Amino acid sequence: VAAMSTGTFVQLEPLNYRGGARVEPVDSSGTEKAFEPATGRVIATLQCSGENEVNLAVKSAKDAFEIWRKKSGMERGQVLLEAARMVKEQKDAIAIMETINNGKSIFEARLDIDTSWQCLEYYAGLAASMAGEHVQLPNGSFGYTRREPLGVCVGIGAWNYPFQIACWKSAPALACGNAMIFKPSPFTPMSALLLAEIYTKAGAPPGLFNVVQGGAATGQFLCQHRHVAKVSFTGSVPTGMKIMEMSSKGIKPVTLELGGKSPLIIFSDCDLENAVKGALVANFLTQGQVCCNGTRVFVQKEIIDKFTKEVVKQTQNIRIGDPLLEDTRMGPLINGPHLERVLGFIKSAKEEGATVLYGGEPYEPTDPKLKHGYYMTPCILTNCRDDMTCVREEIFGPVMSILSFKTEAEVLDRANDTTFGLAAGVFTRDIQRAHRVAAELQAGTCYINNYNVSPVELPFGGYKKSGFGRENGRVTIEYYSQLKTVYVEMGDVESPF
Ligand SMILES: NC(=O)C1=CN([C@@H]2O[C@H](COP(=O)(O)OP(=O)(O)OC[C@H]3O[C@@H](n4cnc5c(N)ncnc54)[C@H](O)[C@@H]3O)[C@@H](O)[C@H]2O)C=CC1
Ligand SMILES: NCCCC(=O)O
Repeated sequence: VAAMSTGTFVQLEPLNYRGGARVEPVDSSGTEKAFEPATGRVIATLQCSGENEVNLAVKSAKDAFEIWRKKSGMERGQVLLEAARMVKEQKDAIAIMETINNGKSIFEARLDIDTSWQCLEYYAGLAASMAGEHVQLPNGSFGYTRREPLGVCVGIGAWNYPFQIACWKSAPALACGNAMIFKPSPFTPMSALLLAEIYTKAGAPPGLFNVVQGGAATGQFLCQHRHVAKVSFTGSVPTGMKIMEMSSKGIKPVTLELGGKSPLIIFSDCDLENAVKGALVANFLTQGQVCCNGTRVFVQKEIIDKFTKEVVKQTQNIRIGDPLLEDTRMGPLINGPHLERVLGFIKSAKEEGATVLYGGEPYEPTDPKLKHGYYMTPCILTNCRDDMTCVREEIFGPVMSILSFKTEAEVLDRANDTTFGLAAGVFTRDIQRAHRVAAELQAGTCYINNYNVSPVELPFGGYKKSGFGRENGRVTIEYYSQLKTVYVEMGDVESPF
């Protein structure tokens, strides 16, 4: 992979991973094509794992769990630490694979791989410190708690951060002593395999991290399996609802990382240069296909013209093209239907009265090999109203809607008027206002004077329909473990009978 250039990669090896090796699934519920979005080439045809393959993957994970759960936190941490080291060492190769399969620029893919090994390293560090508590009770009796793993956990991923999502789910799961079966999105089946190989080489028992490829049907077999103890899902709200419904039948805990329509509030007293950079970062990473993007950009009336002019100027300068080139900052969208969907949102925005200040058009790079890729120019919409489709619905593409506001109270009401609640941002130099606004925003993550930074030390997750449970941070330990209370009697049993 290391010497790979756009338009050359073809997947030849099996894409499932079970018991410490790549395997073809024993049965299949159909096929899916995976593309190289930069060129529109098919790079793999997936066999969607059937029920028998899912059963084998669960059995293999269960066997590995029996070994892994008995290890000390320190021992588990050592394996994760070695895996982190290997991810770091193979950063370029993994980033190239991510770029080929997802379309994001190599520049960004490398940053994603950094957040991935950092996640492994962080939970490696926490593994040894996981402990219960000792509680003294009357007459010398006492109790203690044990933090125990759940068992075989399932991770189901979206296509926008394939490797990072696999790490954000598996690192805390494994640190807590669980096994994990990961199902990537069928659009991006590749990079999770690299992680699986790394875990095995780092010393994880075979089966501890299995990869099962497929779409909705495969996901359902996994969620409904009686030996699956927990499901952690990243994806859309409608699928999240189905996952929750399926899991409820087995009283399985779920973590749901769902979509968003997050507000970014820019007050007139902000540092304008940073606010402009913040708005670009909030909207255009990974071609705008980011769940926590701040796509509703509320700008205070006094500075809206100046802000908008600068945002347009900087957006025009974004270099679109071959995502494997070092100076590219925006690659193609994930596939043809998704590109059409995003362009459809721009069309309806125009019909509803918004103005396209810049972009929003299909884009054909000059390099002929990119002719059939899924490119578009990043789009800035103004004259937007809160009731427009582009302002209410998640577009999941490079489309920024700029809205004007006058007062703090007004903008808070409007910012919170959404069924989503994944993230929010505020730019201001007024320290009291910054914290007051952050406290009032209904979102799982609030950025003050920045946007879309996701350090592993901080929990990430949603309010409202953006989901529940958290990834990253210490708190995620609680989502991958259960607490056992042990009561110890030091006297005689007192019985009323
Ligand atoms: N909150 C977060 O952390 C993130 C949320 N997302 C959200 O994900 C969406 C885009 O990702 P997509 O892959 O298109 O979402 P999706 O919901 O279509 O698919 C996500 C995953 O679920 C699987 N799946 C689909 N139907 C299923 C079923 N019935 N049972 C089990 N599994 C099933 C898919 O194969 C895929 O692996 C956006 O709405 C975005 O906001 C994306 C990334 C991060
Ligand atoms: N690095 C940001 C993760 C957000 C997302 O998965 O969409």
